[in-house]
Amino acid sequence: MSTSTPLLEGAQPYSSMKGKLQDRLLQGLEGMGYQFMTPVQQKVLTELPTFQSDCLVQAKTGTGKTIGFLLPTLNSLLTSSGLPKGQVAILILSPTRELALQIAKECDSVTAQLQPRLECHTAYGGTSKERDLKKFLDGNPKIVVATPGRLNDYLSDSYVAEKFANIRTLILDEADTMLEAGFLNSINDILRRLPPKSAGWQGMCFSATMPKKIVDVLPKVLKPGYTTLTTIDPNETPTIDAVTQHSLIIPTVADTYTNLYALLLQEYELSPQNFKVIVFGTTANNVALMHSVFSVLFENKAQVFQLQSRLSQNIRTRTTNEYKAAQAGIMFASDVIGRGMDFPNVSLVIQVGLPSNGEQYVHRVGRTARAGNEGRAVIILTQRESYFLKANKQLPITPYPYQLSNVAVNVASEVSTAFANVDPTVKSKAYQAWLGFHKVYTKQLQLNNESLVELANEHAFSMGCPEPPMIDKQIVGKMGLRGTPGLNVGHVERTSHGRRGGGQGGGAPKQRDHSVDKNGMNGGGARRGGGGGRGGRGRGRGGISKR
Ligand SMILES: Nc1ncnc2c1ncn2[C@@H]1O[C@H](COP(=O)(O)OP(=O)(O)OP(=O)(O)O)[C@@H](O)[C@H]1O
Repeated sequence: MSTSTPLLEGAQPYSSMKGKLQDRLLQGLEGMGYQFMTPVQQKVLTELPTFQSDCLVQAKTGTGKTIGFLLPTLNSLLTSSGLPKGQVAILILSPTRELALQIAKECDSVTAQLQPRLECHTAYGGTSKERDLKKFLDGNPKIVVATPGRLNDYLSDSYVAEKFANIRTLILDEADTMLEAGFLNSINDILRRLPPKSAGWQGMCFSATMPKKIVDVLPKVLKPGYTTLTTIDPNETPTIDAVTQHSLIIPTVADTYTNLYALLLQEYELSPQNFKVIVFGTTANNVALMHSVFSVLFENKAQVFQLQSRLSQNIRTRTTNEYKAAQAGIMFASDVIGRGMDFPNVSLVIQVGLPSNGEQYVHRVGRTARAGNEGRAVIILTQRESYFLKANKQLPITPYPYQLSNVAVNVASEVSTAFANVDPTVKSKAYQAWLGFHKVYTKQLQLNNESLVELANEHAFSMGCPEPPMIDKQIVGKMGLRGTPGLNVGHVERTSHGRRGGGQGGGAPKQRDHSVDKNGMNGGGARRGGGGGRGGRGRGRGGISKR
């Protein structure tokens, strides 16, 4: 972060915290190049009654909340005594695996100068539980950063749960999403398995967004009289001021990919050197589709990445690291990286289709303009979807300033040639996921089943499908679309892997993922209509889409 950025203007140096923060932590910060406190760090370090106080902290995206919760808790741990060997002191919960890993790395950097080192462990799905657990049980973990699903797996074993018997601090990062429907059951299970709140552990809740509805559930984690700190004025826009935000309204879903290509070309030409873009899609399968087609379209211009929940954790971790290090490139992503992730120098965030709610829009936009930098954001919505702008008037979104419709027409044949190279199975899965996702929004989109299927089929034709891809009868039933004209219903064979085979019909009929990262599933943020239970599988309304 440059010291001349507005974020650090008039900031207090960390050297002024000498005596209040342990020298070794200050040295760790120096090693990271952090000379000054960001506003949220300054508030937490100077306005909390004590470093052990329960608190609710709100500050905009990319303003350094991670260090804001790490410093007081680490300092308390270092200055207190009596924690038996092998006992966890600080438990940090994160909604996604990628964010858990990022927090753990930040923790390792701040504690890098400590002798002996403080062990920070991670616990999240998609990795070998046996290996992680062995390391955990053999080691002396003082800090654990976990996603709720895997942590519950750990805590369900009473021997493992014993390691948490002396917990000193529980931190919910992205607290608003952690306390809403998709995660709440999991959090409740965790709280049942930890020492009771009356045992005296500190609760800390951090996020850039704090919808009023979470206030009712905060007492689960925060004790009455907790301190509220915010760096955001109530009349201020919830997004970072340094992001220019635009909307690009397109006639209908069939225009999506030509307009997205036109937009990416336009932005690429404006600034080819700094072209580091994240494109958010609505579902994992939609992201896989965009990744396939734009890998062809940008073959000679930019590196193209993808991150979504259907990829293996190994690939997800590798891609995360590659994109963090990349100077430029286009990342197609689902909400697995919608919150908290810090990819340096992202110049532009594009959202294709509806975000799950206004908060998720804010968090996605927050992947750019971090640490005092500038950025741009564009949301592409169809006419029907543009109700989102009216419903979120507080967001400073203005129409995209360049006329793209002619370019979109001109690139249409290039886009259809690229689609001809895309595996029909990828298209079929994207089609099915599109239906599952939009089924949840039919009321807002003023659609009935028939017009929903009509639009889905327009989408299929825009992908170059000769006919609507086949959907298994059972899935159609689960989506509540039985008997709807226009669907290509059939019986789709399962392969030995449990995946569906059979040409256009391919695609595993997985259920909507209700955010809970459990046993290898990874959600990634809020869903409208939440409603899912623990683990989320099999209770979804739309039946099939997964981020
Ligand atoms: N005091 C500091 N000086 C310089 N850079 C900093 C400082 N504190 C944090 N940063 C950098 O700022 C960036 C954003 O920090 P962080 O990821 O903690 O933001 P955040 O507020 O948690 O964002 P989000 O709401 O998206 O989770 C990171 O790159 C981090 O390294």
